[in-house]
Amino acid sequence: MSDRRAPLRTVDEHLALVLEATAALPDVELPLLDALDLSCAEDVHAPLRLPRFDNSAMDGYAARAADVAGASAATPVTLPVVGDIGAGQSPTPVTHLEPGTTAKIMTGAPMPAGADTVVPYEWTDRGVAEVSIDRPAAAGQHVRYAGEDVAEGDLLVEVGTTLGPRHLGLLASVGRSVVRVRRRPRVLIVSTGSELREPGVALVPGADDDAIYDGNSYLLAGAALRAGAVPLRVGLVPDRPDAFLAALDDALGAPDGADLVVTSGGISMGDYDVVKAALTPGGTVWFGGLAMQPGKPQGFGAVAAGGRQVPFFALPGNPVSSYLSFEMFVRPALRRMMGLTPESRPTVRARLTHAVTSPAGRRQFLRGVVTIGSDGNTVTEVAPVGGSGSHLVGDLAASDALIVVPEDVTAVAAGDTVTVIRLDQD
Ligand SMILES: Nc1nc2c(c(=O)[nH]1)N[C@H]1C(S)=C(S)[C@@H](COP(=O)(O)OP(=O)(O)OC[C@H]3O[C@@H](n4cnc5c(N)ncnc54)[C@H](O)[C@@H]3O)O[C@H]1N2
Ligand code: MOO
Repeated sequence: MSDRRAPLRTVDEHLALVLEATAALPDVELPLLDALDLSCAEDVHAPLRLPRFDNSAMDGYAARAADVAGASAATPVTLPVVGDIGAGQSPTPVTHLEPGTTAKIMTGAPMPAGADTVVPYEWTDRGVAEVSIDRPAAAGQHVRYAGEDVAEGDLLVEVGTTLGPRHLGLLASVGRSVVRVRRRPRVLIVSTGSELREPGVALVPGADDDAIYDGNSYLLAGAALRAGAVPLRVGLVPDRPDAFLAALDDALGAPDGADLVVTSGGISMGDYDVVKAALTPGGTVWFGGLAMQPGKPQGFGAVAAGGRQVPFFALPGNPVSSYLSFEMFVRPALRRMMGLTPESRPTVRARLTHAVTSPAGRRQFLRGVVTIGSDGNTVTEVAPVGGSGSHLVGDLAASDALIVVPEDVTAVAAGDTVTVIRLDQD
């Protein structure tokens, strides 16, 4: 039993303890597309230069600048066309250009030695055997030089870079098909409560009169996916410690078992608080209260799984409490496991539209909806949605932000400026 007189742990203290107990997962090699949004775990150096060879930036004629220096509309220069160079024609049909000649060349095709400029089609009569050029072309014009973008050995992507589409494009451009990254954590999600039923299953009059659908595991699994993790939903677990421990053993014993466990429900002061009852004897999970509303009851620690210690989050059952606890503690932990910075949600200051109150000594997270200014970007106002009740899932879904009321504030007036955490944005 937790001591009800024990002082509440602050949100910041709890987060610090959670992050201290969480480490980056080992790195793995993945195909490029599977590495999108993951943290790179190697310094990637260019195995080749880009462009690989001098090539043309235009469809036209490879020429020597000196040969066309005197060209004008009134006195065009006419030169023989000795060949036709397309991209990807190996072996290249013209590798050397004699003075006084030209070769047709397409965008991306290799420049023949001796040529130092490209005359675009638009400056010519597009001749086939010989071409008439009506303007001078400077040396280097429309030539893309080998290595001007990336030199061999250049550092392309540094350890810790979050790989986006542009990084994947660069890695592929130097011939890489795989890259070492911090992999996505597998998150076991367990909903506890004998009252719970699977969505999609009809409620039976009589037997299910006090039943409710399991919203939490979808809420938490969705949040885990959004955080970049792989959620593994375990079926509903009734309020029996033996059933809970058996379900946990089963899931954690599986090959490719979880890297982190999240349960919801069963941790408060009730007579059937299954998670607390099952794990308190082991002593590896702390149960207590946080100076936070919603989300006061919490459990955090580790459980053994196949010789490993897996971080364990016992979140409160009320849906809003569960979600907020995920946002505040589980998401940062998952990000750390993925080698990302734990904090990611943009926090802004905005004008509160309506007065709110908050319990003394607790950091309150109210749900809100932001108004975006005429620049399409700046948050100007935030309006509270619904009340502070942690069962209000309708209001939770309607919100797009959290309004933070600090521990030492019990009332905020309409028009005051508050801190706002924007949800669904990284
Ligand atoms: N005497 C006290 N009672 C309670 C306290 C307290 O300090 N003293 N704290 C309250 C607070 S705050 C919260 S939060 C809850 C947390 O309780 P539990 O974590 O033990 O959660 P449960 O009792 O199992 O469930 C609470 C509530 O949430 C519903 N629930 C649970 N799981 C789901 C789910 N998967 N999907 C949808 N809804 C779920 C459940 O039916 C209950 O209504 O304790 C307060 N009580
Ligand atoms: O803290 Mo409970 O999480 O307020 O509903």
